[in-house]
Amino acid sequence: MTSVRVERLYKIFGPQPTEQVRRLDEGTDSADLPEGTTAAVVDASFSVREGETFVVMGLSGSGKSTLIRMLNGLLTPTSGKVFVDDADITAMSGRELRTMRQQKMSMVFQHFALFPHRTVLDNAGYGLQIRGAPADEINDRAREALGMVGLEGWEQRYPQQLSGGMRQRVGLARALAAQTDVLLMDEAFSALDPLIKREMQDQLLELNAQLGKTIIFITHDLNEAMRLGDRIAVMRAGRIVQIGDSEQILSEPADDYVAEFVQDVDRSRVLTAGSIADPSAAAPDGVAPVAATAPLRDLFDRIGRDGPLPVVDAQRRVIGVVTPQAVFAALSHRVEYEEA
Ligand SMILES: Nc1ncnc2c1ncn2[C@@H]1O[C@H](COP(=O)(O)OP(=O)(O)OP(=O)(O)O)[C@@H](O)[C@H]1O
Repeated sequence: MTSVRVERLYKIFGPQPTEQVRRLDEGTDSADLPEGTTAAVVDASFSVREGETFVVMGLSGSGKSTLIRMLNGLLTPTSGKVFVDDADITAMSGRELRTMRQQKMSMVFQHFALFPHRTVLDNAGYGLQIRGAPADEINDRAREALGMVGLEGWEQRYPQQLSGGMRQRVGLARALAAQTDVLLMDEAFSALDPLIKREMQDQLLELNAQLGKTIIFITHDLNEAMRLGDRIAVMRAGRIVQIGDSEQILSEPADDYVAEFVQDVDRSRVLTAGSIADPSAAAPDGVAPVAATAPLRDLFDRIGRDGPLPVVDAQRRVIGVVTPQAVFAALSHRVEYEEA
C-alpha cells in the first residue's frame, strides 16, 4: 500500500515565485505580496497514512485543487517536497511522473471527465488502455470495476444515456479498474443532487471498507468531509489551518474560520456515544449497552425509552454511561473559538 507525505509545500502564481516564498517565510502576509501574485498553497505539511481517507476542506479559492494537483505531479510546486511512498515526486522527470501516476494514483474529477463517444466499458478501461494493458485484461478489469459500483448491464451504453450519479460511478470505476493504491478525488460528488451525493458517499465508504485504498478527497462541504474523512485538513487562503478527526474539528476548532464551518454540521451524526460517555457514572443494571462508535442520532430511540445507557468499547468493556442530559448538552453546544 501507498502513503503520501507533503513537506513545506508552496505554490505561488505570478512573477518571481521563489522570492515570494522567501518573503512568506520571513513572515510577510499573503495579502501584502505584489499585485498579480497568488499564494495558492502556503507551507503545507502532512502525511496521509496507507489506507487512510484524508479530506482537504475549504472554501472556493482556498487552494485545494492546486494542492491535489501537486500531489500527483500535474503541477510543479514552487518549493517543498511530495513523497509517494519514499520517492520524492518533485524530483521526477515527466516520464517518471506518468509512470508513477499510472501505477499508484488515479484521479476522479467533479465533472466526470468521460469521453462522450466511448462506451461505459471503454471509459472504465481508459486508464488501463493508456498504460498499454492487453485487451482481455482491460475488458475484465473494467467489467469488474463497473460491477463494484453497481453498473453491470450498462457496459455498452454511452455517457449521455446515464444520469449524473451514474456518470460519476463510471468515473469511479475507471479509477478502480486502474487498481492504483491511491485515489485522488477532486470535488468528486459536488455536482450531484443531495440524495445521489449521499448514495455515492455511502458507496465509497462501503467499497473502501473492502478495498482499503488511500483516498485524498477534496470538498468544500464539511458535512461530507466529516462523513468520509478519517482526518480532515482545513484550508484557508492557501494555508492548512487545522488537521484533525471529525470530533476534534467539531469540539476544538483552531480558529474563527473553522468554527464558522462547524456551525452547519449535524452534530448528531458526528459525535459518538464514546465521546460524551461519563466514565465515572455507575452503569445501569440490565440495560443493553451501545457501542462507543455509535453516532448520537442512533441513540435517540433507546435513550428516550431506557434512560442512561452503558457504553462499551470494541472489546465490549463498559467505558462509561451516556445520559439524556449529556446528549442534549452535546447537541445544543454552540462552538466558539476560544483564543488560548
Ligand atoms: N493557473 C493559475 N494561475 C493563477 N492563479 C491561479 C491558477 N490556478 C489557481 N489560481 C488561484 O489560486 C487560488 C487557489 O485556487 P484553487 O483552484 O486551488 O482553489 P480551490 O480551493 O480548489 O477552489 P475551487 O473549489 O474554486 O476550485 C485561487 O485564488 C485561484 O484563483
